[in-house]
Amino acid sequence: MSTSDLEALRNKLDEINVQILELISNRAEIVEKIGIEKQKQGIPRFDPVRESRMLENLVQKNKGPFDDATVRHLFKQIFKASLELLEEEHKKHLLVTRKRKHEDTVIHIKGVGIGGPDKVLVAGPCTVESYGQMYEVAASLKAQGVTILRGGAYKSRTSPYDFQGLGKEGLEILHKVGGQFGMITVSEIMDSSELELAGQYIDMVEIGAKNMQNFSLLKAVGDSGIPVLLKRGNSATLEELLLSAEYIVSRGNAQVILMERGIRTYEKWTRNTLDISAVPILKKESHLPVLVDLSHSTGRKDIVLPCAKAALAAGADGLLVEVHPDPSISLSDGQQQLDLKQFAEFYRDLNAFQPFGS
Ligand SMILES: O=C(O)C(=O)C[C@]1(C(=O)O)C=C[C@@H](O)C=C1
Repeated sequence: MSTSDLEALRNKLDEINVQILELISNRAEIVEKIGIEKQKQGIPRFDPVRESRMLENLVQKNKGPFDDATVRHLFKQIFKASLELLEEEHKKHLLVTRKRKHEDTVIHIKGVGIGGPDKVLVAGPCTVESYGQMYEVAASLKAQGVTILRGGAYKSRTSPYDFQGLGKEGLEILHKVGGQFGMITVSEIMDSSELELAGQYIDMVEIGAKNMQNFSLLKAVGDSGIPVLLKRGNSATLEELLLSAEYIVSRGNAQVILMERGIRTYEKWTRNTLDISAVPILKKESHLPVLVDLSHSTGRKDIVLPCAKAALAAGADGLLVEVHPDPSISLSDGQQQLDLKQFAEFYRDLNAFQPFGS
């Protein structure tokens, strides 16, 4: 074969490549139309039965030279690419995504911007135990410039025999102490029946990891309009976290803060595994603020500072750390809460690394 013959064949191939490209692009446009229709009708995007029928049809028509397995493989790749296209299209429509809203969402509560240029710190005990305990923590935190006070009134404990929280009394204490020190207050709720009361006493509700997919709670919080700290479930993917946030935002409440709090892995030397990669991924995929819970992810005090630095370096808008006046007598999670002195050292060192807004 002469060089010019080879050249001619290659030219033909180039033309066919362009034709194939045009054909698969036309196909993709039709798939997108199908996707819109499926979305309207609530039909799942992935349809293995349809894919299998199309493959059977193609194999029957296959005259070679490719064998049937190769034909299946080639077309399966086209179906896969089409499905990815549908998923990308679907993601573009989610309210929580950057594709839908490019600018960062900043949540303003009592003059503090969460998700803006200043980093925020949420601190306080695991559980509200008494007025005296909350007063002591809040006085110390406020003196150091911390603006957001946490404390659990309703506790989601793994065992029903563990302390379940003070309930309404806990919310009242948070409200009183928050008011005395001009701090923003946040506490977890586990059921939509607690929402109304929480709305009367605190500034922001937390949806804990165990409730990330409590869809009736997500809907109720979405309807309420109250700012919400939404924690990632310990076995939840980032996509699932964003879809849970979408439940809230789609009901008109755009004041959602995402929180990475560690995921369950085989590692035993930490309570959970802090998924640092979640931070830049969530910041890239979503416009919502992203915070990192240092205490529940690590479950220990000695690595809180390096993990805090890592979270900030990864782009987190803020951090959460548990602080108790005397963790040794705490009614819950004593081993992971910092005492006031440990917190002061932590916060001093952290501010040297990255100044916090106050
Ligand atoms: O026919 C459909 O329902 C489509 O969504 C199109 C299509 C395809 O690419 O052919 C895409 C994804 C499905 O898994 C099955 C088929």
